[in-house]
Amino acid sequence: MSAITLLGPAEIRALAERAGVRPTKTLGQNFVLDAGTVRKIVRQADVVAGERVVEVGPGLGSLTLGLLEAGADVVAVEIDPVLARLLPQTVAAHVPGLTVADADESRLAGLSVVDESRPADLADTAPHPAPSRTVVLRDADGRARLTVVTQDALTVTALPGPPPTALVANLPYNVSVPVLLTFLERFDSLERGLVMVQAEVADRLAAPPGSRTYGIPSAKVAWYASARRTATVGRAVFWPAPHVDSALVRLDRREPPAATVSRQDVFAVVDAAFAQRRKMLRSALAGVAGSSAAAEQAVRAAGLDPQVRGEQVDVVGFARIAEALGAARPATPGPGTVAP
Ligand SMILES: C[S@@+](CC[C@H](N)C(=O)[O-])C[C@H]1O[C@@H](n2cnc3c(N)ncnc32)[C@H](O)[C@@H]1O
Repeated sequence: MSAITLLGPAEIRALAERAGVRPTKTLGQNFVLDAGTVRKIVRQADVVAGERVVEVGPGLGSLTLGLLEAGADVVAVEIDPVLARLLPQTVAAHVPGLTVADADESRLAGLSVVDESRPADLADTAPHPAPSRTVVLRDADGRARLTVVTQDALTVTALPGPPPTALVANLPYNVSVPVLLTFLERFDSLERGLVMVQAEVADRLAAPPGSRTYGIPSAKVAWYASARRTATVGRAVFWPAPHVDSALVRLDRREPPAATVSRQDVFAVVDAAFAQRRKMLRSALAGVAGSSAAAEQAVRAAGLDPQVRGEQVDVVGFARIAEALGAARPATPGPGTVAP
């Protein structure tokens, strides 16, 4: 395979200028200028040749090219229609032997082409859930090396082609945690992830119970995966430079900690426990349990002290509490039965 050249600072700026891209804060558009950072992300993701990787927010294509260089087949989900339209051209210019093969909506039933013009006021508006458009780049053997889906990642419920095994992304900062949780929930083929997020968010994702930064994202991500902060990335490698540093987080999928309780019930307990962070669980969970006496009973049944606070409980503890609450709840009367 001939060498792929990664994007450097001058080329990124030139690309953006030619396409009339003015990075917007609303969409967390901070593009990576440094090929060394791109290669570090790909390396830490343990991407292997031939693997299907999903990237959320490919932007101008820095990381996409790094993933292709490692031999991955990439499905990239980008909300900004101008960036999504530019990406196949950029990739075709850097990866020898690839051609823009098809804009194949037919493979994705129910999806339609979006208007490709960039709304003038995009910078000032929150993104709308837009219908999706898909473009595929194939190599000489017909293998889909890059699939670009133009859509808000939060609304993606299915991806074209084989299921991806890794999520590798420089996530848009304003929606990084919801995107991460959504993808872990919807795509159980994802065995691992390597995401770049704001340093402070990385701390929260990887925080153990009892630490200052442990909170809702830590407990919820732990339902799906172990999370480890692996590196700090200084703001100087981005254009435009953000106000804070970033960090890389490695995620490794694991079995959910409880099989007899739903993820939704556990997350409801997590949300309630942290809604009033300083409260003891017996008071914080009174709402979900029905009363503080019922909350106290469930926390005890889970083997925990009702005086502990949410910040001291791991996801296994939250799952046990949800189980105890479920066991204590009267079964919903079915059709034809008469409630006493
Ligand atoms: C931090 S930039 C990363 C760009 C590129 N991957 C890089 O590293 O240079 C985030 C990207 O996510 C895109 N984005 C923002 N919100 C999105 C969403 N809800 N769904 C999909 N893409 C989104 C932005 O347009 C932007 O391209």
